[in-house]
Formats: sequence, structure tokens, C-alpha cells
Amino acid sequence: MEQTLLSLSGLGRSFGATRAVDNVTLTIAPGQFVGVIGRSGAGKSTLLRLINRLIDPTEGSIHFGGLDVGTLKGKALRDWRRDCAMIFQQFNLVERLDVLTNVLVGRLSAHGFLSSMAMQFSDEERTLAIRALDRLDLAPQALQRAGTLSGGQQQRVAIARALVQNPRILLADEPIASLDPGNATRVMDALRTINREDGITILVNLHTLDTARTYCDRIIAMRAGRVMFDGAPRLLTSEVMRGIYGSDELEDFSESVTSTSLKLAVPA
Ligand SMILES: Nc1ncnc2c1ncn2[C@@H]1O[C@H](COP(=O)(O)OP(=O)(O)OP(=O)(O)O)[C@@H](O)[C@H]1O
Repeated sequence: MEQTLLSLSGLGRSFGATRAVDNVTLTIAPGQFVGVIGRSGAGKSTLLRLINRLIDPTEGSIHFGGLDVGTLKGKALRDWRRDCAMIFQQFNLVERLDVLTNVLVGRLSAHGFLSSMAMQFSDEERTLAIRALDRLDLAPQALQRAGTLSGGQQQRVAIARALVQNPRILLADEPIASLDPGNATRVMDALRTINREDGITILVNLHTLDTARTYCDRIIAMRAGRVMFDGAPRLLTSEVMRGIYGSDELEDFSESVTSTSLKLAVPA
């Protein structure tokens, strides 16, 4: 039987009359690379924010291993947020700080209040951060101000910051939505490397089907807060997509964002 790392049961979140996430039940096995697709407003961000506990559910439960994530408070909640790293579309770096310091921010959750206020880091932590940057081909930029990097480089710094947290799962909320195809490919390649080499489970929100098909070993398609499809990419055929989203909505998914998928889209 397949192991379960993360389990969502009847998970829901309303904002007034809007059911942003509606009765989502699913399990994720360790090491999976899962893509969540859906149009704008489908509930993808809300789903990730619920898992990370940036927002609280109105119904249902979230379990991670033996942990009841929905009930965590104080230090246990902070520990969960460290185990469950999150990266965002807008990178969320401190632009005036150098790249290395931005990566070291990922270590703050392991510090006490005073040392985190003083931003004091050990030599081991600096080595860890440099190593993470090196893996993402960004060691030469370590002392550069983060705000001077390209969007794709900034997103890779955000991935390095997440890596030094030693997360058990990485949630990425539309990480390539504001990048050009070349940078989008490098960011998705970096996520794939982390998934394969470190075994970190990845849940990534995407709004393009081609990218999800290229990188993910499982796709969850959402519409109006609900899971409409959950399975292997090859099973998410055009007919299935049309059945979920209708012919008009389908156009929203057709754009190819990553150059890998562009290559795949070119007939032989
Ligand atoms: N804080 C909030 N207050 C009110 N409504 C919200 C809030 N957050 C999300 N919603 C609503 O919940 C629904 C789902 O939004 P969500 O951001 O999760 O969708 P999404 O699929 O991530 O879309 P996008 O790709 O545009 O980010 C939308 O109707 C949105 O307007």
C-alpha cells in the first residue's frame, strides 16, 4: 500500500458566500511532485495556504504523518511552517539585502527570538546557504543585492531560502507565473532537481497544463474550489479537460510557459 505523507479530509474554506476550497479530500505520498492546475479563482492558492496554515479551514482536517496540522499552535505551528516551506509568485525577498542573507532568512525559524532579531548565523549555516546557492547556480551572486537580480534568479534564491529550512514538503504558489519562458524552465528544473535528489515532496500551483504535464507525476485539476481530476498526467486528456472546463475556459490553459514544454509542443 502507498504511504501517506499529507492527508486532507473534507477540507473547506469559505470567504463570505464564496467557497474558495470546497470539500477537498486527497492524500499525497512522500516524494511526489504534484501539480495543482486551475483557472484564476479556482482555489489553488487557498488550498496551499490552508496546508501551510497561513489561513484556517472552515471545515475538514489536514494531517501530516501523525500530526493534526489544523490544531497546531505556538511553537508547534512555527515548526510546521518550517517543515512545510512555501514559495510565492512574487519571490518575497528583501531586495535591499544581499542574496546570501536572504537565503539565511530561511534559518531564522531554527533560532531563538534574540539571535533572530540580531540576524546572527553560524559558519555552518553560512556554508549551508552557499551550498544551496551553488546548487541553484547562484553562488557568484551571493553578495549581490537581491533586488538587482532577474525575476528567475530571485525565484531561485527563494528556493534556496526554502531549502535551508530543511523542509519535508515544499509548497509553490504559481512560482513561474511572472517569469519569461527561459527563467520559468530554470525554476521548474530546480524544483525537479530538489524533488529527485532530496526526495522533498512538492505541491506546485500552475495555470498552464503543458508545464504541469512536463514536470509533475500527478495533476490535480480544480474548479470552483473542488477537485475535478486527480491522477497521472497522461489521463488528463483534452477530452477530460473539456469536460471539466468547457471549450471556452480551456483556452486559459493552452499557453506554453516553459521552453521544455515549448519544445514538446513542436511537431517532430
Ligand atoms: N482573503 C480572501 N478574501 C475574500 N475572498 C478570497 C480571499 N482569498 C481568496 N478569495 C476568493 O476565493 C476564491 C479562490 O481564490 P484563490 O486565490 O485560492 O484562487 P486561485 O486558483 O489561486 O487563483 P489565482 O490563480 O488567481 O491566484 C476566489 O473567488 C477568491 O476571490
